[in-house]
Amino acid sequence: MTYTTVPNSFDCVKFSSEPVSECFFFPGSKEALMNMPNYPQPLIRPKITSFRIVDVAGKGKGLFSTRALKMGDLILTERPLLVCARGVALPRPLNFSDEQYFQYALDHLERNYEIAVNRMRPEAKEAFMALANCHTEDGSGPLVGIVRTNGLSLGGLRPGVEGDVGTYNAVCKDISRLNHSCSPNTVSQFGMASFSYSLYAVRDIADGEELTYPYMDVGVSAAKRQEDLAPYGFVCTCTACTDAAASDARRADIAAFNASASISLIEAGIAGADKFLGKYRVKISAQLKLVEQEGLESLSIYWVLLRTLMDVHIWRGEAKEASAYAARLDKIRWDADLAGDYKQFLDPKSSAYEKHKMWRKLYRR
Ligand SMILES: C[S@@+](CC[C@H](N)C(=O)[O-])C[C@H]1O[C@@H](n2cnc3c(N)ncnc32)[C@H](O)[C@@H]1O
Repeated sequence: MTYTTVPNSFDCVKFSSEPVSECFFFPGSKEALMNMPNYPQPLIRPKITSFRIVDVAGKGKGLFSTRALKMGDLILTERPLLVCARGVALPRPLNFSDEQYFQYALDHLERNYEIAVNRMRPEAKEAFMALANCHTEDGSGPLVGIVRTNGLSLGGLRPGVEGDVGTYNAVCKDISRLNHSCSPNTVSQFGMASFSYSLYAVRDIADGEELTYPYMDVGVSAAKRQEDLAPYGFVCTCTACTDAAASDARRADIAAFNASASISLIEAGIAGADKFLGKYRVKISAQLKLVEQEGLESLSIYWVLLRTLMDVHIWRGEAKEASAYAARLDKIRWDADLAGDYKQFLDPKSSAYEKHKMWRKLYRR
C-alpha cells in the first residue's frame, strides 16, 4: 500500500496554490493515475459561489443554494481531502472469531488512515476532523467512522482489477456535507485528470433550496432504499419515502420501462410503422413526466427518454420539437458517458437536421 499526495510535489509546482488530496492507495493506483491522458489538470472552480453550509433541523449540517440554479449548472468543484482504500486484505490470525477479525481489520484501517490524515495540511485536517461521524458505536475508530459516514465511492484507479467501481472512498470538505434525498437535485462527476469532483444541478433549483445528493441507487423501492441507508444512521423522510406506496409504483414503472426504452427499440419500430412510433412517443413522453414527478433526473433513464424523443422528432422531420429536447440534453453535463454534441441541434433551422441520416425518414416510407 502507498501513501501519496495528489497532485504530487512535481505537479504542485504548476498548481501550487491548489488543494491536494492525501491518498492511501493500493499498489499500481498512483502509476495508473500518472499515466492517465491529460493528467494533471488544474482545478477550475466556478466563478460564482452558489452554496452555503448551514445547520438543518434533524440532519446536522447541509448545503443550500444561494442563487437560483438551472439544470446543468456547475455548483462547485472540489479535490477530495482524502482518497483511501475501503478495506485491505489481512491474513486472519488463528483462533480469531468473526467479530474479533472484523475489529482487527477496522483497527488496522484506522492506523493506515491516521498516517494519511497526518499528512494533510493543517486546514484540510481541521476540515476533515470536523465532518460528521455516524459510526461511533460500531467499533470504527474516529477516522474510519468519518470515512464511512462521508466517503463517496470512487473506482477506475485499479486497471485490470475486476469490479473496480468503488475500491476507494473519497472524503470531501463540501460535497461530503450534502444530505441525502431519494429525489436528489444534484449529482457529482469525478474527473481523473484534475482529480476532482464537479457538482451539477440536475434540474432547476430555487434560491435557498437545500442541495441534496443520492447516497445510493434511488431507482429502487422505499424499503430497499431505507435498508441501504441504514449504515448512515437516519430514516429518510423525503416525499418519496413518506408517500412510499404511490412513489414505489411510479419508480417500478420507470425501472420496468428502463429495460425496454432503448434507441434500438425505436429503430426496430421504424421498420414497423409510423403508427407504432406515434404511440411510442406518447408513452415515452408519459415516462418522462413520471421521471420528473419522482425527481429522478439524476438517473440515466432521463437521458434515454430525452434522447429518444429528440430522435423521434428528427425522424418525423420536426426540428422545432427536436431542438427543445436537444437543449435539455445539452445540459446533461454530469455524466461523461452521456454528454454529447447537441449544440448542432439547438437551432431548428440548423443544417445539421437535413444532414441527419434519419431526417424525415419516416415520411419517405
Ligand atoms: C455525509 S453526511 C452529510 C452531512 C451531515 N449532515 C453533516 O452534518 O455534516 C451524512 C450524515 O448526514 C445525516 N443525513 C444525511 N441525509 C439525511 C437526511 N435525508 N435526513 C436526516 N439526516 C441525514 C446523517 O446523519 C448521515 O449520517
